[in-house]
Amino acid sequence: MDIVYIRSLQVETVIGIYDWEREIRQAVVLDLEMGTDIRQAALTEDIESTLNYKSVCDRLIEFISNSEFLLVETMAEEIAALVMQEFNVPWIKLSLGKPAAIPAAASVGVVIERGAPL
Ligand SMILES: Nc1nc2c(c(=O)[nH]1)N=C([C@H](O)[C@@H](O)CO)CN2
Repeated sequence: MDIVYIRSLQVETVIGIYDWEREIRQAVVLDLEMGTDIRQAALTEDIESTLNYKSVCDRLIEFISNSEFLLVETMAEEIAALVMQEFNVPWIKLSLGKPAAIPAAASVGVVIERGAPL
């Protein structure tokens, strides 16, 4: 299985369980690894033959910036489901962090893996 990845995608959104968090926008930072097969695209150099990471980034920026989740867990599950369904990705590993949530920590968040490798 091959992987197309996205590292440190940062998006501002409403997220958090506390009242004050519902009134501000905070950054979330995503790392994604998406299972795919790059061999046809490598042969043809046809972007239509591969998973277009720009299309994934554009869709996630739109989805996340318009969302208002309480928990990072829920956001991570929804993002994994969106990428798998809309981009025909059979396996995904996703890290979702809130770097400003805990001042004493560089970041906090979740890592999930969904689906089966090709
Ligand atoms: N496992 C989680 N723990 C916490 C979350 C969360 O989404 N998942 N959220 C918070 C608060 O919103 C926090 O980010 C504010 O400092 C606390 N713990």
